Amino acid sequence: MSNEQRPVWHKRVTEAISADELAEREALWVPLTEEVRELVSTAILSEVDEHAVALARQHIRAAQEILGTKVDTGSFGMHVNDEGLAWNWGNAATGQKNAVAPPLCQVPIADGVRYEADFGAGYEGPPGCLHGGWIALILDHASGRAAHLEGNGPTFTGTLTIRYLQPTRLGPAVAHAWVETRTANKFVVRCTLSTEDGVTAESEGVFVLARWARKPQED
Ligand SMILES: CCCCCCCC/C=C\CCCCCCCC(=O)SCCNC(=O)CCNC(=O)[C@H](O)C(C)(C)COP(=O)(O)OP(=O)(O)OC[C@H]1O[C@@H](n2cnc3c(N)ncnc32)[C@H](O)[C@@H]1OP(=O)(O)O
Repeated sequence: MSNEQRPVWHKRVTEAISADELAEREALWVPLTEEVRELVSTAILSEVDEHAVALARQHIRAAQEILGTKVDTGSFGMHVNDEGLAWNWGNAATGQKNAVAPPLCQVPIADGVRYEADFGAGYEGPPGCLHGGWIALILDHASGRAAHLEGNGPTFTGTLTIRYLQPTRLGPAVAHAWVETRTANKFVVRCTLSTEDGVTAESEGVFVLARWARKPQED
């Protein structure tokens, strides 16, 4: 239980669904997300003629109509079941249903959090390199995840300071985040982003377990 009411913007949907059914649902939607992500990349790089573009648009509109016959409104939010499972598949960094999210893959490690990804054409900023905004998102998310795991609750980015050390070439990259110091509700987290060129960006962030999400004894 938290000290205060959840804020009004905190969309929470309770569903009667078992863990097995949820896994089946995930297996249904993740391939669609991957295909939409691939579509974005292919559209950027495609050099087909005007007839092919027109035909592709017809197919995309048809898919849009099919998916649009039954939709929720607003955002995906946080879905929960009564077994304590929670899934936020719309999340802009790692959402299973969000093709805008980069293809981050979390790899278990002993010291903090590690994400791996292969960044393609859809993430370009400087020609051939990863956009600085995406770099910020990755550092932010990996750091927030490290704080979340250690603090066992939703931590918000209070302050994030990034040093862009050298251009991050598109292709494989690894983020590593770890909690450096903590108090009951505040975590100082460091994170690096590396490619085959070495560390390309590093950050230090303060992540805060929001007042409304704290357990009463932690206040
Ligand atoms: C929501 C639930 C979601 C559930 C998710 C579950 C699944 C998880 C899955 C995967 C992990 C997710 C990983 C996500 C990673 C991405 C995170 C983001 O991008 S978050 C979006 C951007 N950030 C905001 O929008 C914050 C907006 N600001 C606020 O909401 C508040 O200002 C907040 C929470 C930051 C602080 O408010 P207060 O009222 O709770 O904090 P007070 O009690 O005043 O302070 C506590 C301590 O923190 C320091 N503090 C407060 N604000 C600070 C700040 N901005 N910077 C540095 N320190 C700050 C204070 O000085 C105090 O420190 P002293 O304990 O005295 O040492």
